[in-house]
Amino acid sequence: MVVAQKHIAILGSTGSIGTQTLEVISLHPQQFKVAVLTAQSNAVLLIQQALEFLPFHVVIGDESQYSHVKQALAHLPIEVHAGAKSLEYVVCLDEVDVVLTALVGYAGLLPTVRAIEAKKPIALANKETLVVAGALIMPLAAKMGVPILPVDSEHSAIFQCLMGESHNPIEKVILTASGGPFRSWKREQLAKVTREQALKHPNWTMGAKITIDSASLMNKGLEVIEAAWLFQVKASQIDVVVHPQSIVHSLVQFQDGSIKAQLGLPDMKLPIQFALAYPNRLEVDFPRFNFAAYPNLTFEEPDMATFRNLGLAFEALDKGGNMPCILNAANEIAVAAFLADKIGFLEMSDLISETMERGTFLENPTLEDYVQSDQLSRELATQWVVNNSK
Ligand SMILES: NC(=O)C1=CN([C@@H]2O[C@H](COP(=O)(O)OP(=O)(O)OC[C@H]3O[C@@H](n4cnc5c(N)ncnc54)[C@H](OP(=O)(O)O)[C@@H]3O)[C@@H](O)[C@H]2O)C=CC1
Ligand SMILES: CC(=O)[C@@H](O)[C@H](O)COP(=O)(O)O
Ligand SMILES: [Mn+2]
Repeated sequence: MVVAQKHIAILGSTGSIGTQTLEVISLHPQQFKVAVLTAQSNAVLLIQQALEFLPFHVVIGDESQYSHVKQALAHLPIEVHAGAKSLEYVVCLDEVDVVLTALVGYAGLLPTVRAIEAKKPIALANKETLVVAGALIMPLAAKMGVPILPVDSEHSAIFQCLMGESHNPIEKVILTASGGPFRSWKREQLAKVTREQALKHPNWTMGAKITIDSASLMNKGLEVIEAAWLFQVKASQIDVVVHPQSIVHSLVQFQDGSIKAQLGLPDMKLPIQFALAYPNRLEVDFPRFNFAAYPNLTFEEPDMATFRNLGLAFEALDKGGNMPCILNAANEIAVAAFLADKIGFLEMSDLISETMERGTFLENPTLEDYVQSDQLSRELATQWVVNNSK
Protein backbone atom coordinates (compact mmCIF):
# COMPACT_ATOMS: atom_id res chain seq x y z
CA MET A 1 0.00 0.00 0.00
CA VAL A 2 1.37 3.45 -0.90
CA VAL A 3 0.84 5.98 1.93
CA ALA A 4 1.33 9.71 1.24
CA GLN A 5 4.32 11.34 2.93
CA LYS A 6 3.17 13.36 5.96
CA HIS A 7 4.59 16.86 6.41
CA ILE A 8 5.27 17.48 10.09
CA ALA A 9 5.51 20.77 11.97
CA ILE A 10 7.52 20.22 15.16
CA LEU A 11 6.91 22.94 17.73
CA GLY A 12 9.85 22.75 20.13
CA SER A 13 12.21 20.78 17.87
CA THR A 14 15.28 21.52 20.02
CA GLY A 15 13.92 19.85 23.18
CA SER A 16 13.84 16.27 24.38
CA ILE A 17 10.67 15.29 22.48
CA GLY A 18 11.60 17.47 19.50
CA THR A 19 15.02 15.89 18.97
CA GLN A 20 13.60 12.37 19.41
CA THR A 21 10.92 13.20 16.85
CA LEU A 22 13.65 14.11 14.38
CA GLU A 23 15.33 10.75 15.11
CA VAL A 24 12.05 8.99 14.30
CA ILE A 25 11.60 11.01 11.10
CA SER A 26 15.17 10.15 10.02
CA LEU A 27 14.27 6.46 10.29
CA HIS A 28 11.29 6.86 7.92
CA PRO A 29 12.13 9.34 5.15
CA GLN A 30 9.49 7.85 2.86
CA GLN A 31 6.73 8.42 5.40
CA PHE A 32 7.65 11.79 6.92
CA LYS A 33 9.09 15.15 5.88
CA VAL A 34 9.88 18.01 8.27
CA ALA A 35 7.83 21.06 7.27
CA VAL A 36 8.44 23.37 10.26
CA LEU A 37 11.03 23.52 13.05
CA THR A 38 10.79 25.87 16.04
CA ALA A 39 12.87 26.76 19.08
CA GLN A 40 12.65 29.38 21.79
CA SER A 41 16.30 30.40 22.26
CA ASN A 42 18.56 27.58 21.08
CA ALA A 43 19.40 29.13 17.71
CA VAL A 44 22.54 27.03 17.27
CA LEU A 45 20.67 23.72 17.37
CA LEU A 46 17.74 25.10 15.37
CA ILE A 47 20.10 26.13 12.55
CA GLN A 48 21.86 22.76 12.65
CA GLN A 49 18.49 20.96 12.43
CA ALA A 50 17.34 23.21 9.58
CA LEU A 51 20.53 22.52 7.60
CA GLU A 52 19.98 18.78 8.00
CA PHE A 53 16.18 18.50 7.55
CA LEU A 54 15.53 21.41 5.15
CA PRO A 55 12.08 22.45 6.44
CA PHE A 56 9.98 25.04 4.61
CA HIS A 57 9.83 27.28 7.69
CA VAL A 58 11.69 27.81 10.97
CA VAL A 59 10.65 29.92 13.94
CA ILE A 60 12.96 31.29 16.62
CA GLY A 61 10.93 32.51 19.60
CA ASP A 62 13.57 34.92 20.84
CA GLU A 63 13.27 37.81 18.38
CA SER A 64 16.76 39.10 19.15
CA GLN A 65 18.17 36.00 17.40
CA TYR A 66 16.18 36.43 14.17
CA SER A 67 18.95 37.99 12.07
CA HIS A 68 21.46 35.35 13.17
CA VAL A 69 19.14 32.50 12.12
CA LYS A 70 18.11 34.32 8.92
CA GLN A 71 21.73 34.85 7.89
CA ALA A 72 22.73 31.26 8.62
CA LEU A 73 19.93 29.93 6.37
CA ALA A 74 20.03 32.67 3.72
CA HIS A 75 21.38 30.33 1.02
CA LEU A 76 18.44 27.94 1.40
CA PRO A 77 14.74 28.16 0.47
CA ILE A 78 13.71 28.29 4.14
CA GLU A 79 11.47 31.05 5.48
CA VAL A 80 12.63 32.33 8.86
CA HIS A 81 10.18 33.79 11.40
CA ALA A 82 10.54 35.08 14.95
CA GLY A 83 8.33 35.59 17.99
CA ALA A 84 5.50 33.70 19.68
CA LYS A 85 2.87 34.94 17.19
CA SER A 86 4.75 33.21 14.34
CA LEU A 87 3.95 29.83 15.88
CA GLU A 88 0.26 30.59 15.40
CA TYR A 89 0.98 31.43 11.75
CA VAL A 90 3.18 28.50 10.70
CA VAL A 91 0.90 25.78 12.08
CA CYS A 92 -1.84 26.88 9.66
CA LEU A 93 0.23 26.72 6.46
CA ASP A 94 -0.78 24.45 3.58
CA GLU A 95 2.65 22.76 3.73
CA VAL A 96 1.74 21.28 7.14
CA ASP A 97 -0.20 17.99 7.52
CA VAL A 98 0.37 17.26 11.24
CA VAL A 99 1.45 19.48 14.14
CA LEU A 100 3.52 17.83 16.87
CA THR A 101 3.39 20.03 19.97
CA ALA A 102 6.71 19.38 21.71
CA LEU A 103 7.10 22.81 23.27
CA VAL A 104 6.89 23.10 27.03
CA GLY A 105 4.25 24.77 29.16
CA TYR A 106 1.36 27.14 28.60
CA ALA A 107 3.06 28.44 25.42
CA GLY A 108 1.54 25.45 23.62
CA LEU A 109 -2.03 26.62 24.02
CA LEU A 110 -2.52 29.29 21.33
CA PRO A 111 -0.58 27.54 18.52
CA THR A 112 -2.59 24.38 19.22
CA VAL A 113 -5.89 26.27 19.06
CA ARG A 114 -4.87 27.86 15.73
CA ALA A 115 -3.73 24.50 14.33
CA ILE A 116 -7.05 22.87 15.22
CA GLU A 117 -8.95 25.79 13.69
CA ALA A 118 -6.90 25.16 10.51
CA LYS A 119 -7.95 21.46 10.66
CA LYS A 120 -4.44 20.12 11.33
CA PRO A 121 -4.24 16.82 13.24
CA ILE A 122 -2.37 17.27 16.52
CA ALA A 123 0.26 14.88 17.90
CA LEU A 124 0.13 16.17 21.46
CA ALA A 125 3.15 16.00 23.74
CA ASN A 126 2.43 19.38 25.34
CA LYS A 127 0.10 18.16 28.11
CA GLU A 128 -0.20 21.69 29.56
CA THR A 129 -2.49 22.63 26.64
CA LEU A 130 -5.16 20.16 27.79
CA VAL A 131 -4.56 20.93 31.46
CA VAL A 132 -5.14 24.64 30.90
CA ALA A 133 -8.02 24.47 28.44
CA GLY A 134 -9.22 20.92 27.81
CA ALA A 135 -12.80 22.17 28.03
CA LEU A 136 -12.15 24.37 25.02
CA ILE A 137 -9.72 22.19 23.04
CA MET A 138 -11.71 18.94 22.97
CA PRO A 139 -15.01 20.40 21.68
CA LEU A 140 -13.08 22.55 19.18
CA ALA A 141 -11.22 19.48 17.88
CA ALA A 142 -14.51 17.56 17.64
CA LYS A 143 -16.17 20.44 15.79
CA MET A 144 -13.28 20.70 13.30
CA GLY A 145 -13.00 16.90 12.93
CA VAL A 146 -9.38 17.03 14.09
CA PRO A 147 -7.79 14.06 15.91
CA ILE A 148 -5.74 14.72 19.06
CA LEU A 149 -3.20 11.89 19.12
CA PRO A 150 -1.45 11.52 22.47
CA VAL A 151 2.36 11.39 22.56
CA ASP A 152 2.66 11.31 26.35
CA SER A 153 3.64 7.69 27.10
CA GLU A 154 0.77 6.93 29.52
CA HIS A 155 -1.86 8.41 27.23
CA SER A 156 -0.43 6.67 24.19
CA ALA A 157 -0.68 3.44 26.20
CA ILE A 158 -4.33 4.09 27.08
CA PHE A 159 -5.09 5.10 23.48
CA GLN A 160 -3.54 1.83 22.28
CA CYS A 161 -5.52 -0.18 24.88
CA LEU A 162 -8.73 1.46 23.62
CA MET A 163 -8.19 0.57 19.97
CA GLY A 164 -11.07 -1.65 18.83
CA GLU A 165 -13.02 -0.88 22.04
CA SER A 166 -14.99 2.22 21.00
CA HIS A 167 -18.31 0.49 21.78
CA ASN A 168 -17.15 -0.59 25.27
CA PRO A 169 -17.39 1.98 28.09
CA ILE A 170 -14.29 2.55 30.20
CA GLU A 171 -14.66 1.68 33.88
CA LYS A 172 -11.29 3.09 34.88
CA VAL A 173 -8.04 4.31 33.47
CA ILE A 174 -5.01 3.46 35.56
CA LEU A 175 -2.03 5.76 35.07
CA THR A 176 1.34 4.42 36.09
CA ALA A 177 3.87 6.74 37.78
CA SER A 178 7.54 5.99 38.26
CA GLY A 179 7.45 7.77 41.63
CA GLY A 180 10.43 9.87 40.54
CA PRO A 181 13.82 10.12 42.26
CA PHE A 182 12.26 10.66 45.71
CA ARG A 183 9.87 7.71 45.79
CA SER A 184 9.27 6.64 49.42
CA TRP A 185 11.11 9.69 50.77
CA LYS A 186 9.56 11.55 53.71
CA ARG A 187 8.93 15.29 54.23
CA GLU A 188 12.06 15.85 56.35
CA GLN A 189 14.24 14.49 53.54
CA LEU A 190 12.34 16.38 50.83
CA ALA A 191 12.81 19.68 52.65
CA LYS A 192 16.51 19.55 51.82
CA VAL A 193 16.63 18.19 48.28
CA THR A 194 18.63 20.06 45.66
CA ARG A 195 17.87 20.94 42.08
CA GLU A 196 20.51 18.44 40.92
CA GLN A 197 18.91 15.58 42.89
CA ALA A 198 15.45 16.46 41.55
CA LEU A 199 16.74 16.56 37.96
CA LYS A 200 17.85 12.89 38.12
CA HIS A 201 14.85 10.95 36.87
CA PRO A 202 15.28 7.20 37.43
CA ASN A 203 14.01 6.07 34.01
CA TRP A 204 13.54 8.90 31.52
CA THR A 205 15.77 11.65 30.10
CA MET A 206 13.51 14.67 29.65
CA GLY A 207 13.48 18.46 29.75
CA ALA A 208 14.01 20.19 33.10
CA LYS A 209 10.41 21.27 33.70
CA ILE A 210 8.80 17.85 33.27
CA THR A 211 11.62 16.21 35.24
CA ILE A 212 10.88 18.41 38.26
CA ASP A 213 7.15 17.73 37.74
CA SER A 214 7.89 13.99 37.85
CA ALA A 215 9.87 14.39 41.07
CA SER A 216 7.00 16.29 42.75
CA LEU A 217 4.26 14.04 41.26
CA MET A 218 2.80 17.13 39.55
CA ASN A 219 3.54 15.41 36.25
CA LYS A 220 1.11 12.67 37.25
CA GLY A 221 -1.38 15.30 38.37
CA LEU A 222 -1.17 17.03 35.00
CA GLU A 223 -1.52 13.62 33.33
CA VAL A 224 -4.68 12.88 35.34
CA ILE A 225 -6.25 16.07 33.92
CA GLU A 226 -4.89 15.27 30.44
CA ALA A 227 -6.46 11.78 30.63
CA ALA A 228 -9.81 13.15 31.80
CA TRP A 229 -10.05 15.26 28.65
CA LEU A 230 -8.55 12.84 26.15
CA PHE A 231 -10.64 9.85 27.22
CA GLN A 232 -13.71 11.70 28.56
CA VAL A 233 -13.54 10.14 32.02
CA LYS A 234 -14.35 11.65 35.42
CA ALA A 235 -11.76 12.16 38.17
CA SER A 236 -13.33 9.22 40.07
CA GLN A 237 -12.54 6.94 37.10
CA ILE A 238 -8.81 7.70 37.17
CA ASP A 239 -6.40 5.80 39.42
CA VAL A 240 -2.68 6.38 39.79
CA VAL A 241 -0.40 3.49 40.67
CA VAL A 242 3.32 3.81 41.29
CA HIS A 243 5.33 1.43 39.12
CA PRO A 244 9.03 2.20 39.57
CA GLN A 245 10.25 0.27 36.50
CA SER A 246 8.21 2.33 33.94
CA ILE A 247 7.56 -0.75 31.79
CA VAL A 248 3.77 -0.89 32.07
CA HIS A 249 2.95 2.50 30.56
CA SER A 250 -0.71 2.55 31.69
CA LEU A 251 -3.85 0.42 31.78
CA VAL A 252 -7.58 0.49 31.06
CA GLN A 253 -10.20 -1.45 33.03
CA PHE A 254 -13.48 -2.28 31.29
CA GLN A 255 -16.94 -2.97 32.73
CA ASP A 256 -16.36 -6.74 32.92
CA GLY A 257 -13.30 -6.13 35.13
CA SER A 258 -10.84 -7.02 32.36
CA ILE A 259 -7.69 -4.87 32.34
CA LYS A 260 -5.62 -4.12 29.23
CA ALA A 261 -2.11 -2.69 29.51
CA GLN A 262 0.53 -1.49 27.08
CA LEU A 263 4.15 -2.38 27.87
CA GLY A 264 7.55 -1.51 26.50
CA LEU A 265 10.97 -0.19 27.44
CA PRO A 266 10.95 3.46 28.53
CA ASP A 267 11.69 5.12 25.17
CA MET A 268 9.62 8.06 23.90
CA LYS A 269 10.48 7.28 20.28
CA LEU A 270 7.81 4.58 20.30
CA PRO A 271 4.82 6.77 21.31
CA ILE A 272 6.14 9.57 19.06
CA GLN A 273 6.29 7.23 16.06
CA PHE A 274 2.91 5.73 16.92
CA ALA A 275 1.26 9.17 16.94
CA LEU A 276 2.94 10.28 13.71
CA ALA A 277 2.18 7.07 11.81
CA TYR A 278 -1.32 6.46 13.24
CA PRO A 279 -3.28 4.40 12.30
CA ASN A 280 -0.28 2.40 11.05
CA ARG A 281 2.49 0.75 13.04
CA LEU A 282 5.83 1.17 11.27
CA GLU A 283 8.45 -1.55 11.34
CA VAL A 284 11.46 -0.40 13.34
CA ASP A 285 14.28 -2.02 15.32
CA PHE A 286 13.93 -0.16 18.65
CA PRO A 287 15.36 -2.41 21.44
CA ARG A 288 12.82 -5.08 22.46
CA PHE A 289 11.62 -5.68 26.02
CA ASN A 290 13.03 -8.83 27.58
CA PHE A 291 10.91 -10.28 30.41
CA ALA A 292 13.90 -12.13 31.87
CA ALA A 293 15.72 -8.82 32.38
CA TYR A 294 12.79 -7.56 34.49
CA PRO A 295 11.83 -10.43 36.83
CA ASN A 296 10.03 -7.99 39.14
CA LEU A 297 7.46 -5.50 37.94
CA THR A 298 6.16 -3.87 41.11
CA PHE A 299 3.20 -1.63 41.98
CA GLU A 300 2.38 0.50 45.02
CA GLU A 301 0.07 3.30 46.18
CA PRO A 302 1.26 6.90 45.64
CA ASP A 303 2.04 8.80 48.86
CA MET A 304 -0.32 11.71 48.33
CA ALA A 305 0.15 13.10 51.85
CA THR A 306 3.85 13.70 51.20
CA PHE A 307 3.57 14.54 47.49
CA ARG A 308 0.71 17.03 47.75
CA ASN A 309 0.76 18.13 44.10
CA LEU A 310 -1.08 15.02 42.93
CA GLY A 311 -3.99 15.81 45.26
CA LEU A 312 -3.98 19.45 44.20
CA ALA A 313 -4.35 18.39 40.57
CA PHE A 314 -7.30 16.09 41.42
CA GLU A 315 -8.82 19.02 43.34
CA ALA A 316 -8.40 21.35 40.32
CA LEU A 317 -9.96 18.76 38.01
CA ASP A 318 -12.94 18.32 40.37
CA LYS A 319 -13.43 22.07 40.65
CA GLY A 320 -13.25 22.57 36.87
CA GLY A 321 -13.53 25.96 35.14
CA ASN A 322 -10.22 27.83 35.15
CA MET A 323 -8.86 26.05 38.26
CA PRO A 324 -6.55 23.71 36.28
CA CYS A 325 -5.29 26.80 34.41
CA ILE A 326 -4.48 28.46 37.76
CA LEU A 327 -2.80 25.25 38.98
CA ASN A 328 -0.71 25.05 35.81
CA ALA A 329 0.44 28.69 35.90
CA ALA A 330 1.35 28.45 39.59
CA ASN A 331 3.24 25.22 38.93
CA GLU A 332 5.24 26.77 36.07
CA ILE A 333 6.30 29.62 38.36
CA ALA A 334 7.02 27.18 41.20
CA VAL A 335 9.24 24.95 39.06
CA ALA A 336 11.15 27.94 37.66
CA ALA A 337 11.66 29.28 41.21
CA PHE A 338 12.82 25.89 42.49
CA LEU A 339 15.24 25.55 39.55
CA ALA A 340 16.55 29.06 40.30
CA ASP A 341 17.07 27.99 43.94
CA LYS A 342 14.63 30.63 45.20
CA ILE A 343 12.26 28.21 46.94
CA GLY A 344 12.57 24.70 48.36
CA PHE A 345 11.06 21.50 46.97
CA LEU A 346 8.15 21.33 49.43
CA GLU A 347 7.35 25.01 49.02
CA MET A 348 6.28 24.36 45.44
CA SER A 349 3.06 22.78 46.78
CA ASP A 350 2.49 25.68 49.24
CA LEU A 351 2.79 28.17 46.39
CA ILE A 352 0.41 26.23 44.13
CA SER A 353 -2.17 25.65 46.85
CA GLU A 354 -2.19 29.32 47.92
CA THR A 355 -2.43 30.54 44.32
CA MET A 356 -5.41 28.22 43.78
CA GLU A 357 -7.05 29.71 46.90
CA ARG A 358 -6.39 33.31 45.87
CA GLY A 359 -7.11 33.07 42.12
CA THR A 360 -10.45 34.28 40.74
CA PHE A 361 -12.59 31.28 39.84
CA LEU A 362 -14.43 31.27 36.50
CA GLU A 363 -16.90 28.48 35.84
CA ASN A 364 -17.05 28.72 32.02
CA PRO A 365 -13.91 30.47 30.75
CA THR A 366 -13.45 31.64 27.16
CA LEU A 367 -10.08 31.54 25.41
CA GLU A 368 -9.48 35.17 26.44
CA ASP A 369 -10.37 34.24 30.04
CA TYR A 370 -7.75 31.47 30.01
CA VAL A 371 -5.11 33.87 28.68
CA GLN A 372 -5.95 36.40 31.38
CA SER A 373 -6.25 33.79 34.10
CA ASP A 374 -2.81 32.40 33.22
CA GLN A 375 -1.33 35.90 33.40
CA LEU A 376 -3.00 36.81 36.72
CA SER A 377 -2.07 33.49 38.32
CA ARG A 378 1.56 33.98 37.27
CA GLU A 379 1.52 37.41 38.93
CA LEU A 380 0.08 35.96 42.17
CA ALA A 381 2.57 33.11 42.16
CA THR A 382 5.51 35.40 41.39
CA GLN A 383 4.51 37.62 44.31
CA TRP A 384 4.45 34.51 46.53
CA VAL A 385 8.02 33.75 45.47
CA VAL A 386 9.11 37.33 46.24
CA ASN A 387 7.52 37.12 49.71
CA ASN A 388 8.89 33.66 50.50
CA SER A 389 12.30 33.54 48.78
CA LYS A 390 15.14 31.78 50.61
N1 LIG B 1 10.54 14.75 27.41
C1 LIG B 1 9.69 13.75 27.51
O1 LIG B 1 10.08 12.58 27.51
C2 LIG B 1 8.22 14.01 27.61
C3 LIG B 1 7.71 15.29 27.47
N2 LIG B 1 6.36 15.50 27.50
C4 LIG B 1 5.85 16.86 27.33
O2 LIG B 1 6.35 17.38 26.12
C5 LIG B 1 6.58 18.78 26.23
C6 LIG B 1 8.06 19.05 25.90
O3 LIG B 1 8.86 18.44 26.87
P1 LIG B 1 10.44 18.33 26.69
O4 LIG B 1 10.76 17.98 25.29
O5 LIG B 1 10.90 17.44 27.77
O6 LIG B 1 10.89 19.82 27.00
P2 LIG B 1 12.28 20.52 26.68
O7 LIG B 1 12.48 21.55 27.71
O8 LIG B 1 13.34 19.52 26.46
O9 LIG B 1 12.01 21.24 25.27
C7 LIG B 1 11.11 22.28 25.16
C8 LIG B 1 11.08 22.83 23.76
O10 LIG B 1 10.18 23.94 23.71
C9 LIG B 1 10.89 25.15 23.37
N3 LIG B 1 10.35 26.21 24.22
C10 LIG B 1 10.63 26.48 25.51
N4 LIG B 1 9.91 27.53 25.95
C11 LIG B 1 9.16 27.94 24.91
C12 LIG B 1 8.24 29.00 24.73
N5 LIG B 1 7.91 29.84 25.73
N6 LIG B 1 7.66 29.16 23.52
C13 LIG B 1 7.96 28.31 22.50
N7 LIG B 1 8.84 27.28 22.61
C14 LIG B 1 9.42 27.10 23.81
C15 LIG B 1 12.35 24.86 23.65
O11 LIG B 1 13.18 25.69 22.88
P3 LIG B 1 14.72 25.98 23.33
O12 LIG B 1 15.44 24.68 23.21
O13 LIG B 1 15.19 27.00 22.38
O14 LIG B 1 14.64 26.45 24.74
C16 LIG B 1 12.42 23.38 23.26
O15 LIG B 1 12.46 23.26 21.87
C17 LIG B 1 6.20 19.16 27.66
O16 LIG B 1 4.88 19.62 27.69
C18 LIG B 1 6.30 17.83 28.41
O17 LIG B 1 5.45 17.78 29.54
C19 LIG B 1 5.47 14.47 27.64
C20 LIG B 1 5.92 13.21 27.80
C21 LIG B 1 7.32 12.86 27.80
C1 LIG C 1 7.87 9.70 29.42
C2 LIG C 1 6.66 10.30 29.98
O1 LIG C 1 5.57 10.12 29.47
C3 LIG C 1 6.77 11.10 31.20
O2 LIG C 1 5.61 11.88 31.40
C4 LIG C 1 6.97 10.13 32.31
O3 LIG C 1 5.74 9.53 32.55
C5 LIG C 1 7.50 10.77 33.51
O4 LIG C 1 7.58 9.83 34.51
P1 LIG C 1 6.76 9.89 35.87
O5 LIG C 1 5.90 8.69 35.87
O6 LIG C 1 7.88 9.84 36.87
O7 LIG C 1 6.00 11.15 35.97
MN1 LIG D 1 4.00 10.83 30.78
